[in-house]
Amino acid sequence: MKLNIYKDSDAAIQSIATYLVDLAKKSIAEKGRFDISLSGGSSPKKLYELLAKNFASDIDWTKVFFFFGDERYVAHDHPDSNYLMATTAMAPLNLGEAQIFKVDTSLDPESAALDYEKCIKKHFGENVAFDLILLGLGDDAHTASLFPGTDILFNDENLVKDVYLKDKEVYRISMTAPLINQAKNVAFLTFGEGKANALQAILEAEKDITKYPAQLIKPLNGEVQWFIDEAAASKLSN
Ligand SMILES: O=C1O[C@H](COP(=O)(O)O)[C@@H](O)[C@H](O)[C@H]1O
Repeated sequence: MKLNIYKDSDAAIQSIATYLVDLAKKSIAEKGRFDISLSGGSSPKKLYELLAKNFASDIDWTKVFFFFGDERYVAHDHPDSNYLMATTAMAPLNLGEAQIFKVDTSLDPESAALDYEKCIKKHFGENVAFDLILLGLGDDAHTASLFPGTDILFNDENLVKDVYLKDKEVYRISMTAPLINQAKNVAFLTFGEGKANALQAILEAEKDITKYPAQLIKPLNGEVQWFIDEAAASKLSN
């Protein structure tokens, strides 16, 4: 695990963009493509915009394949859609339809999860290992849509599963921890004072995955890097 702490979120985003592009170059050179899973929520939008603005000519973007670690169970043109956020932010890259694997939210939640799992398996074949999975961290210590107290935390049968969030009264579709843990690289983006307690718990509290789901993320053969700002790091002990 590597902890990268920056003065502010802009510096962290600049650094993760370079890290991502370097991984993409390496992966394209080695296997001809780069398979990445995007995170949703509030933190990554600026990263996607920066990639489109400053890194458009650094790699061959036609060789990059995008998936989503989780998706809101809403239509693709709904303001809460992670797909809409990411594709709008990266529009200047002119990505092809076939490069972006979206969750089919026209299906019922369970079928949408099964369908996405099938789609991932078809893309990868035997060895389902993303080159990079980007993740965020919620102030309640969730990551992807692995929320505290939900059944999906204990699911080791599916790669993707639907999850109902009782307090929000919504469904989401999420990669499960076993799938995320098959990744070659996992990078968390975590900014702001509001995330400081959650980050401290994930990295320093005793293991309690029901309470702190992001503690589940420990790739079997991959590396985890955190890109955080000083505000998010403010409660860490050292
Ligand atoms: O990994 C993820 O984390 C976020 C929490 O991040 P935030 O930036 O919105 O606080 C989560 O909700 C998101 O969907 C997910 O991909």
